[in-house]
Amino acid sequence: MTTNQDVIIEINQLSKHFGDYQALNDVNLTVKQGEVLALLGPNGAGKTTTINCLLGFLKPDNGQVRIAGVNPQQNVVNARKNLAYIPEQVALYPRLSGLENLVYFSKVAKVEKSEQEFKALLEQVALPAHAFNKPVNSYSKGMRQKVGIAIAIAKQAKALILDEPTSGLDPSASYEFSQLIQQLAKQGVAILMATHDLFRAQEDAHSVAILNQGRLVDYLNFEQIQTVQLESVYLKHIKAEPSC
Ligand SMILES: Nc1ncnc2c1ncn2[C@@H]1O[C@H](COP(=O)(O)OP(=O)(O)OP(=O)(O)O)[C@@H](O)[C@H]1O
Repeated sequence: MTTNQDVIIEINQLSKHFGDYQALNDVNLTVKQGEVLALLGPNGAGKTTTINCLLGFLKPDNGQVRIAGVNPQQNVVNARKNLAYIPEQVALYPRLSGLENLVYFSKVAKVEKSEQEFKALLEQVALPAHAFNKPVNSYSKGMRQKVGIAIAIAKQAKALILDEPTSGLDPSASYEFSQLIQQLAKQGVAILMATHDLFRAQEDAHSVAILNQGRLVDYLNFEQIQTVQLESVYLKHIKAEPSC
């Protein structure tokens, strides 16, 4: 049975405009514990604007968002405690190693662990052991993402938000990433993933939301995702309308 307590990411009647442009228009979405939601939409659809509202970087014009019950407009520190964010380019200190970045960002989140425990986290996300002590400026995108995911696990984040996580990943790195996402979802993390990767969305997501020109134009639950070809559904909504 699903209860309100299962809902970790809440987006209620969210609207946001920039000048004359309505970037988000009355968007409603939820992501529950253990659910992976793929947020699809063409360039300019409003995916990053949605994420920026969830992170507390943007103030909605109307509506509200909550992370584990906390509205970032009211308490951004508490909202972010429950949240991990992995942007398209994971923001790590380039000259520090993967291990040092993990230790640093965990300390920022007030997480204390032994070096062995931090290394075990890097093993859990399948970062090659030879890379643990190398500077992250020598890492591939997939390796940086693994450090980002290790930070999310260390923080025990209830919500994970990803922006374009698989763009630029080769198929095996993309597959490895997908395994990690499934692992986190099984541990109960609510995951919102903005993506153009229809293949990964069809494979990995438990629900799919399609935004176009700031509006939610379709929502598919798990059963629906299994029975449709996502590309056809997406193109049905998007093809006729030029993207921004
Ligand atoms: N700070 C801003 N000032 C003005 N316009 C903005 C700002 N941020 C976003 N926009 C506009 O809002 C619209 C939605 O942008 P957004 O970045 O949310 O789209 P997106 O779905 O993430 O696109 P993409 O797939 O290209 O990342 C776009 O038309 C964009 O130009």
